Amino acid sequence: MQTNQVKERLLIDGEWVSTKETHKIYNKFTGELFSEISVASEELVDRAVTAAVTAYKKVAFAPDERYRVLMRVAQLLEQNSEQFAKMIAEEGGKPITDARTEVKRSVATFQMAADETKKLVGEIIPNYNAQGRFLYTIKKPIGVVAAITPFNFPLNLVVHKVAPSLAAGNPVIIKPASDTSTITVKLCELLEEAGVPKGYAQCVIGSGRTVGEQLLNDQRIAHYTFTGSPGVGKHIQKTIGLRKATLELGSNSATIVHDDADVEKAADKLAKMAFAHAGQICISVQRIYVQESVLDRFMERFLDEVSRLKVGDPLNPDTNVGPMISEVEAERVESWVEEARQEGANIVTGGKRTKNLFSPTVITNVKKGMKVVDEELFAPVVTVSSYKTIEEAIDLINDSKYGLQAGIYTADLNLSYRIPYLLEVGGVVINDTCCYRTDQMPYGGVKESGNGKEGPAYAIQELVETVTVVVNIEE
Ligand SMILES: NC(=O)c1ccc[n+]([C@@H]2O[C@H](COP(=O)([O-])OP(=O)(O)OC[C@H]3O[C@@H](n4cnc5c(N)ncnc54)[C@H](O)[C@@H]3O)[C@@H](O)[C@H]2O)c1
Ligand SMILES: O=C[C@H](O)CS(=O)(=O)O
Repeated sequence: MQTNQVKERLLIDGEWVSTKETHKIYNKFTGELFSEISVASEELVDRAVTAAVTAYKKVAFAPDERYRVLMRVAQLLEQNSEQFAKMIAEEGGKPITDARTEVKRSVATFQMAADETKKLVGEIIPNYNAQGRFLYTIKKPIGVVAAITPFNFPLNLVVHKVAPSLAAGNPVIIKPASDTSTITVKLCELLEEAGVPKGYAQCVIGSGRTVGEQLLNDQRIAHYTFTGSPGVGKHIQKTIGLRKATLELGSNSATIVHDDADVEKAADKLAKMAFAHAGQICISVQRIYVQESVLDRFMERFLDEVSRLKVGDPLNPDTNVGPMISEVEAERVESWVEEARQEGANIVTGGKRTKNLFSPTVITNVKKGMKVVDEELFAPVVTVSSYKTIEEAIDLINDSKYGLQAGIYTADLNLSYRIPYLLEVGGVVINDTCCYRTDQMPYGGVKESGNGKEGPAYAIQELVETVTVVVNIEE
């Protein structure tokens, strides 16, 4: 598989298409040209949707065939895992060790979706109060799906949409983030090689303003599965009217360190997860709340661990923190940190920028109203605050427009069972950080963090229509 410096094409209606307009993608660490991608014209996007509609109506893709194809993609991906990991590191800037994990997870996501093809069953409805009728449901593919994806997990978050869509029997049109789209093109090559029927998997690359908007306004598309920023998520929901969307959006996720916890263990793990992929993870640890009595102990260990993080070349296996996606994003974070400093925050370590590399930054003495607390940072920056009572910590977490995941370190079993009911989030992690996800779990947020759940078994339920059948069995 060739990656660098090749003019990449788009998979549309079973054909590989080159266009005059291209998008240049650069290596996020070296700044060198990585690839040049064809950009979909209005006519090509239209052709992709037409092909998907035709495939949905006319091309059989039975569940057993879907199973075989999805398992074959998983196998091909595994065989090409190192090339994909390298692409994620170069095109996406993710440290190679984490990039390898992403590929491994993507293989598993395909396998899990394949398994779901065997479970697509409806149910028999009790005929209580409906004598003379036999009632049951069937699960029908919902129709054409548009998968719109972000830059930060350029493989696995595409797979989390493509695999369940295909498992459900839906044609899927992928519109990835342009700056990490070579990976989608390469994935489409594997989908084709594995035997996905013509029109069932296509990619259209281009900006959200053009290609994205065209997809949103095309009434032939039945479902939008989107991962990205809350602003775009809200816009999608507004634009598509009564059609359905699954929206996985942003967050300012928090983790509590309670005084009965293994404080050192918590500090070590939090130092790793607050800065993983330069903080560009939707459930990245952005706010840490430590109980007052253990704050000094926590800070000593935490800062020591942070000082050991290696920042730099994603291809170096020792690197913990790579570059941010762009200099513009790094500048945004720099200005937010400076703004916090001017408003009284204490920059304990970090706060330095070299082009798109931002040093791991720890901020204390923060308060509500500061962007570093209220908004999604999406950068290697974390705030640490103390609390007196657990009720206070819960209020601090809930006092947010977001609600994706939260974590708590505690030895209190009672509190562990109680707290998931009290936190306004889609997932609670006990004795680990908020930045935990395994691909089979239902995953998704509340409030401005979105709606709907991903994880193949859950995503597939959003991608099928439950049709009720009523049979009159009266004599
Ligand atoms: N909750 C989750 O599971 C999850 C996972 C990863 C990332 N995210 C979020 O994604 C964001 C970072 O990723 P990003 O910067 O790539 O997000 P983004 O919202 O800028 O872009 C995401 C995708 O939306 C497209 N898009 C932009 N404008 C559009 C429009 N008007 N119509 C249709 N499509 C449009 C983009 O081209 C891209 O493909 C963060 O907010 C992060 O929290 C959430
Ligand atoms: O960025 C958010 C993604 O969901 C990352 S992960 O899949 O949770 O690791």
